[in-house]
Amino acid sequence: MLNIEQLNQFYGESHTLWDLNLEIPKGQCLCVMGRNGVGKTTLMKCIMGEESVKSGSIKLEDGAELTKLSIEQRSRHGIGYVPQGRQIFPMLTVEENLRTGLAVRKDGLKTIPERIYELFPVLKEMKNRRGGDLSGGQQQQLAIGRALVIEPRLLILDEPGEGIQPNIVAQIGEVIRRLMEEDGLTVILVEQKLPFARKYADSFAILDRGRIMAADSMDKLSDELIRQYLAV
Ligand SMILES: Nc1ncnc2c1ncn2[C@@H]1O[C@H](COP(=O)(O)OP(=O)(O)OP(=O)(O)O)[C@@H](O)[C@H]1O
Repeated sequence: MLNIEQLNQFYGESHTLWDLNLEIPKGQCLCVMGRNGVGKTTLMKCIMGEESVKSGSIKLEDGAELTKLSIEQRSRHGIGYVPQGRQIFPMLTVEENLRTGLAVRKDGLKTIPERIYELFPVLKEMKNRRGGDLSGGQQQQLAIGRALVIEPRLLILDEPGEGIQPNIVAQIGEVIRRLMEEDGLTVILVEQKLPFARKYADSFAILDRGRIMAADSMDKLSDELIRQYLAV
């Protein structure tokens, strides 16, 4: 579904991602893992177009070369992004936050798809409340709901469980699973929590200092890899 080849990225002089190769099959969830500062968020920003790459390619199954496209064009190709820290608009209502996603839809739809409210009933209950008045968990649901407004084929989630109470994290996990099963959604998940990663991801890729050290199906995530690259 997404194919990354020989990707290199720099922040100024600082070489951050090194010759990355990754393949994400359609309808599966890949978990990108690694300690703080190894380049996980940078990789997500490169896929989404928030950071430009020095060399390499990021191709969709339809042949589209993402590195040549703007952020908006990437959204139009069906890539939804839930950034680390959520980045919802605190002064806008829940509904207005969701509406910001409508602008990039090709079909000109003017109303929020009912499916979003079905997946996250709390967003319907709170649709007239300001984003900033929501709890952290509700804001994360809003951020995911907003990304789903474009009905993405690929959803990128950067640490969706960070700072959120466990029951909401579990609800978010179940929504991801439903979207994969019912809609064939492909997911890239950045996640440091092992139980969540193991429960929802089909495969993993471990980053260390900007390089992929291991990538395999989730059942191959060994204690040795965890000790070497993930344990703090
Ligand atoms: N805008 C930036 N300018 C310069 N350096 C940056 C910038 N953003 C990140 N970095 C550096 O790039 C490296 C990778 O950062 P990145 O945020 O991608 O890591 P990460 O694995 O997502 O970490 P975390 O788990 O803490 O979010 C780090 O050394 C970081 O300090």
